[in-house]
Amino acid sequence: MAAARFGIPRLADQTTFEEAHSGAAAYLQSRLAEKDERLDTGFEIPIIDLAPSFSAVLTDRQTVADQIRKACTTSGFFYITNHGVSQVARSGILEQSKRFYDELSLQHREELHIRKSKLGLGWEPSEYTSIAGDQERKEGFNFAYEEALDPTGGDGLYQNLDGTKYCGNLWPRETDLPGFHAVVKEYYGAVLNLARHLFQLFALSLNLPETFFDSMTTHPGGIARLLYYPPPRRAQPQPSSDEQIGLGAHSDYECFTLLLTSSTPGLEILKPSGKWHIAAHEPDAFIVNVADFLMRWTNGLYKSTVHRVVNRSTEARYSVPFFFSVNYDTVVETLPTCLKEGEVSKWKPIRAGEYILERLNATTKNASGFMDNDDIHEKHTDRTDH
Ligand SMILES: O=C(O)CCC(=O)C(=O)O
Ligand SMILES: [Fe+2]
Repeated sequence: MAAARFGIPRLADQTTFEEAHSGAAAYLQSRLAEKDERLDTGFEIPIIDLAPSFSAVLTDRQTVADQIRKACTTSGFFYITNHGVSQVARSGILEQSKRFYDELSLQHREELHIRKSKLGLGWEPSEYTSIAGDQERKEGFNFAYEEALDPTGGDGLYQNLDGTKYCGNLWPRETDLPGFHAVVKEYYGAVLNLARHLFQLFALSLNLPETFFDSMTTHPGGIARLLYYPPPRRAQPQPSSDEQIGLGAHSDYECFTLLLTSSTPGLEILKPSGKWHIAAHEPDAFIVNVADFLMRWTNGLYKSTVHRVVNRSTEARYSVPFFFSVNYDTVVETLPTCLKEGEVSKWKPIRAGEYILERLNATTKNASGFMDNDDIHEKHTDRTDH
């Protein structure tokens, strides 16, 4: 049914396809429709100090895991401090992101255009994708896991979202943006290490063995984006309003997201009342949010909370989300420990890579995928405003 509606070929796993298209849309609508003011009372985005999680003493690590569990079962969002990713790495990536948009010519960005990628990688002009059909103001540069970016070197088994094996990343040439790649690599390695560490804390938080997810993250999916949200497009800038969406309302697709942002706020998190909570910028912290795989694994115990971005300031905003997935060949299905006696799974098993690719494809015109989407491309070839 959905395949016919979207007019694209069916994937091998139809369940995954249906869940990604119809299931995700239904989930989003149901979350947007929820309006229970009373539940806002306990809504908070706690700041969790990760320092004790690096202790050799299990009870110290468990203390942090317990705080994570509380956040995941309430707002689904939390900040982390003392996470081990250096200030140099964090400011470095934000600086390179700014350079990407300020210094890389339109012609050089065009060479990295996302329409050259089946996997949604490369430079993504603002109109190229949209979560819900809104005109979104974000612009992005997307790159994925490569063994060369993994401090462990990987296990040689990485496969792309669609099961292929080639390296899909489209990098600027060194001569076009000197130094960019080295900083990106350093940052990526640091957040990958952190994500694997956090996954052990997530395991502890679910009363699972600490290493439960380790074998699923030996060649993990990990798409990162350098996002740019321009200030309002006017001679006299004025703050953006709700109508000037940077990134439409959505839940993230993978296990969890590690988000670094510049100091300009913009992330808005949906509260149970249906009101939006504007996330404050916490210097030195990452924002972490539960995404759909963890929600599905835990049968909804961990909340994959809807969020969006509106840049309400008059300054540009930069952010770097890192979407941490399991190995793309993993099947995600409810953990037995998250099903009480007699309870059934709310969601069907899905294959990680296929599911993410379908969710990504659903953001393109007619859900037809990223490649050679020329109709949309026409709209922005004349952009010269960086
Ligand atoms: O830019 C942000 O603050 C959030 C980005 C986000 O939610 C996403 O890319 O999924
Ligand atoms: Fe998101």
